[in-house]
Amino acid sequence: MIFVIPKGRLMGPSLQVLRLSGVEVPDTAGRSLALRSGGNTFLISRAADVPGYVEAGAEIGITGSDVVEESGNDVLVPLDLPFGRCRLSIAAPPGFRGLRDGVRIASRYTNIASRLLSSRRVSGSVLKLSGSVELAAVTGMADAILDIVETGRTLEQNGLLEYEKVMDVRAQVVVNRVSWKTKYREMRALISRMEAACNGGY
Ligand SMILES: Nc1ncnc2c1ncn2[C@@H]1O[C@H](COP(=O)(O)OP(=O)(O)OP(=O)(O)O)[C@@H](O)[C@H]1O
Ligand SMILES: O=P(O)(O)OC[C@H]1O[C@H](OP(=O)(O)OP(=O)(O)O)[C@H](O)[C@@H]1O
Repeated sequence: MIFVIPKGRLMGPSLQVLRLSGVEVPDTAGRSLALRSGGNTFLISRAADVPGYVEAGAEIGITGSDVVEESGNDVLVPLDLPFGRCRLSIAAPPGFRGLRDGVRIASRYTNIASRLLSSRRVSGSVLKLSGSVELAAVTGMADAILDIVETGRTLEQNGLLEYEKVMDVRAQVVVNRVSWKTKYREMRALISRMEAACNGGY
């Protein structure tokens, strides 16, 4: 099977849940990005790229539900996982007057932000950033941001307020549509073991 493992904060818990499901996971300490272990291949990718690799032919991956929603890739999501929990929220300085015509939103999640504006029938602009998104609201480059909030500490330390939660976020298993059909028994069994590993107090 070809697995796609996210780098960054989801990597540790992703490898752990696979290990607890009986998958022999590789040693990821080096710089290699494609590893073999226990007869499987493990691709080490940025979390944001996992759905793309899975749609393109990798068979199973783990990433955040925010990434799945933003990417729009055609993948199946057979299982939610009990880690990577946070939320995607609109935040802004005090005095923000809400999502109204002309609003400027900065985000890594431009597709979700644009859909949010459309669903509210608001015309506004969406500025694409790649990190430290709070800075755009702090400097006034944007009126608000759409970004991940976990503890709320980053917002607090930058004088921003959380105005509205747009979605709850958690890690998810994503699966290639074709593999789900052609390797259904093997994949279904693995998903069941992952589910059991999570329910076993993971
Ligand atoms: N506090 C948090 N901040 C950011 N992401 C979080 C947080 N808590 C959980 N997550 C989840 O972890 C996923 C990956 O986050 P991570 O920071 O590892 O990657 P990233 O922000 O895409 O970084 P990079 O740009 O270096 O790849 C997020 O998409 C989200 O689903
Ligand atoms: O509510 P908190 O617990 O403070 O967490 C939220 C912050 O963490 C993430 O940033 P990250 O550390 O990934 O840095 P980045 O923005 O540069 O990606 C996210 O983009 C927020 O900035």
